[in-house]
Amino acid sequence: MTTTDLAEPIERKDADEDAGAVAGPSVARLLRPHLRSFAAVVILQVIGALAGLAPLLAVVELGRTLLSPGPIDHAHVRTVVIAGAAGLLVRLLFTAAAAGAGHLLDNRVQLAFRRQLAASLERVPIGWLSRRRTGELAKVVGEDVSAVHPFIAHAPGELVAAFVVPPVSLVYLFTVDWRLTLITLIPVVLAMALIPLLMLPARTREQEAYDAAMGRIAGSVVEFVQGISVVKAFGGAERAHRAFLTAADDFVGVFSRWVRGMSVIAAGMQLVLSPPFVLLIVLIGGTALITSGGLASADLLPFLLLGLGLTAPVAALGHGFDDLQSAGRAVGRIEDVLAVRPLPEPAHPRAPQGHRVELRDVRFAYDAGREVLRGIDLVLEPGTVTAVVGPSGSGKSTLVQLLPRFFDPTHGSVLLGGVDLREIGSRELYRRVSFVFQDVRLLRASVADNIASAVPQAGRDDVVRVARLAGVHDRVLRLPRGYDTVLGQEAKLSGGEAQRISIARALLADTPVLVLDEATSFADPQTEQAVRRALAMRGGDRTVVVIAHRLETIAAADTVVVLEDGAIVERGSPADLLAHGGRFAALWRSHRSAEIETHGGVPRGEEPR
Ligand SMILES: Nc1ncnc2c1ncn2[C@@H]1O[C@H](COP(=O)(O)OP(=O)(O)OP(=O)(O)O)[C@@H](O)[C@H]1O
Repeated sequence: MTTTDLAEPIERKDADEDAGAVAGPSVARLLRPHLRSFAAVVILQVIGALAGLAPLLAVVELGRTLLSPGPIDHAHVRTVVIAGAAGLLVRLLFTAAAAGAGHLLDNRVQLAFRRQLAASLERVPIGWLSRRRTGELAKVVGEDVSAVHPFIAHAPGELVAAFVVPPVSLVYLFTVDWRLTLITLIPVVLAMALIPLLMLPARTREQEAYDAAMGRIAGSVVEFVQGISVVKAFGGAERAHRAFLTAADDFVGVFSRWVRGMSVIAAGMQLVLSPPFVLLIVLIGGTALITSGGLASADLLPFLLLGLGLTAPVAALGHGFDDLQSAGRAVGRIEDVLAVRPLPEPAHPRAPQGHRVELRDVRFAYDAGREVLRGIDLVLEPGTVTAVVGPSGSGKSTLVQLLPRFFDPTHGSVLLGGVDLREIGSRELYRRVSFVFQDVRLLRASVADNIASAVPQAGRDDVVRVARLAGVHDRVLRLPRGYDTVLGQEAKLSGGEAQRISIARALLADTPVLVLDEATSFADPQTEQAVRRALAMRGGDRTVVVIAHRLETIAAADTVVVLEDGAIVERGSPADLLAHGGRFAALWRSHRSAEIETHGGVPRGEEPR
């Protein structure tokens, strides 16, 4: 893997690359093993649909026999009735078998999709799985996979009915009377003529406006609900409410235009495809032909019976169209997840020598064209604590996330013990690098299992020891079942408590490299202490890097790195940087006055010496 290979945007693979080689297989590839079963379902449907014509033809034949002058041929009637009943039975059996097989197939396909998605998600860069995406992914794995259901389980039946039955019926009707056949087709032709009206630019614009208005209303609801506490606390409820009401009003306008445009056409289609309309057309045409002597009255019967069958599939297609469209969109979203490029595992992993961390000319862009890290050269020596500081959005989180290889740099390299992270196997890497970020994810498992997730063989004593160090032991004892309490099920932890659990986890993992984001959002005293203990645990030669927000942490660091707009603008010991009077000194002063304000005139960070 060369640097240029990695210098692409991380989000999507380019379309012209062989997706299967690197990313997960596409939806088409996932469907391929099921093609035989799919064909079997279609064949069962075809047989069932064709057999369904037998009872209708039997009724036609019966009508002819019974209406014809002269004595009734009872043997013939019996044969026709038996044939019709047999057809009905075959139809029932085969369509039931097709429906059952279709649903089983659908189950298997959904399972395959979900397994593949899970496998792909295991391999996507950890950084890609941001919290923003968690909701979207839940939707893809849950709802979107289920939305494929009509496509697999129902579409074959509807398509078969639409494309197989009418031609066979038509051939039969043509043999009876070609003129009345053409008349019988009038409703279908009228319905077809209306379809292009649905695709007119005005309709497309209305549909787009409808989608956009729907999006606005969803957005304003989310904004309203998410911001409700802020709105309540700081006022402005009316304003927020107004935004929501405006979106709702706006939606009503767009919806009525959309409905007006669509409903006229939809109603028109429903009318021409409705059985009364079809019967009316056939009866008018048939009566005219019979009175002119061109058609025997018994021959009207097949048109009345089969004529209705000609329009039903067209109507069914119309109903299924929406489902198929949403299945198509769902498949698109599944494709998007499957196409995310995983971070490649090395073919010949190398073992790092020591745990000196080095970033060489590192550049990084989340989206092509906008670099958030630019030319970072940085060495983190074992046995030192490096504090990364800088304004919000300067790239601090992105920088430290490169160390546990949440992403690969788009240019340059990150080395651990002299080996590029891309050449270290992921297991080996996680044995050496642990991290505590603000965005803490805990497993739906017991507290003990959460703490010991990196060291499953750890005993309860070890778990309790690190929980004490992380300042969370007492809280755990107050949980319903102590260390056996299942998080997210039997108990919910606060943000600070969750972070202390993740600190305990990192302390137990006891890796030579520790990456820490000092929380600002959960700034309770116990969490601050836990962070400090974790930092103090350098035990000789641990390599520690911390995104530092508190003066105490900054002052205690060996080296401070000041980031601005993705580049390092200052670096050195806190004392030297303060004496230098540059950016760090300004940052220090503003932090200090903020802390003096917050803590009633007592700055907590001592002047670095
Ligand atoms: N997942 C992402 N996708 C796209 N852009 C991102 C993503 N995460 C961060 N960014 C952008 O990258 C830039 C650097 O963000 P980063 O979170 O690294 O900064 P930071 O210094 O840690 O900020 P803060 O102190 O506010 O956490 C910002 O412009 C941010 O908008």
